[in-house]
Amino acid sequence: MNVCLAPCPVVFDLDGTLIDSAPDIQACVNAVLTDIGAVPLDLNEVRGFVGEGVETLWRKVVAARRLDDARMSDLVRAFMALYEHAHDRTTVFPEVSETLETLAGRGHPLGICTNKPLSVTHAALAHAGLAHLFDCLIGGDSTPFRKPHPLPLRRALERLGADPRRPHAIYVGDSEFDAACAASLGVPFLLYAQGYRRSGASEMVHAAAFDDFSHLPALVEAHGQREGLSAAWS
Ligand SMILES: O=C(O)COP(=O)(O)O
Ligand SMILES: [Mg+2]
Repeated sequence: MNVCLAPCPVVFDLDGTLIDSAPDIQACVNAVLTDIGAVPLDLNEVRGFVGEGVETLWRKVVAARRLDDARMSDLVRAFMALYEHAHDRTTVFPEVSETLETLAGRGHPLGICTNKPLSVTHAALAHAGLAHLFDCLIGGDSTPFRKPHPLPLRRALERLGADPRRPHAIYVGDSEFDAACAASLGVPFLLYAQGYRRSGASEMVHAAAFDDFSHLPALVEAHGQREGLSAAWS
């Protein structure tokens, strides 16, 4: 085992991991759907559609409401105009702020790797009062690929100073897309089990799962010591 000398970078997913943003996403989607006379989505439908970025969210909405595919780009444009300003229904999950402060105080470089567009990510973190805690933000439009492709997480880790040949780091997220991109980089994945995942935890590769953010610092110390190696880094 490779014992680390410096606190390892810890990268976080955003929606369903640090913030419960589904109510705001639902409100924006439903404003657009109502405008065109379509039936609104309930909150569980929205939770099930979040995690692969805005385009995929809308592909799923269009399929669920049997809308014409040709309307996609107009619908996405109308949604984005609302999404950047939609914060009032979003909450930070319990103990998130305190836990991030603890990790930062211990010297862990912190980053975000989300499929949410970068401009919306900036706005959401600022509104949640969390922006100052992160050294690096990677959004769904920051690289040519979105999760589960490993490139966004790889970029975040590089920016936080992880050694590409030896990615000594942790990724914390809520979805199968997060688990998959961590696995392809050989980075231990810590699963927040109260988020928006569709699969059972047992179907996802993870080093540990947790329900309470106050347990995270101990998990980071336990799993951040491990060395991961993967072809994706070579
Ligand atoms: O799907 C999105 O837009 C964002 O989801 P994520 O923060 O869980 O990556
Ligand atoms: Mg998520």
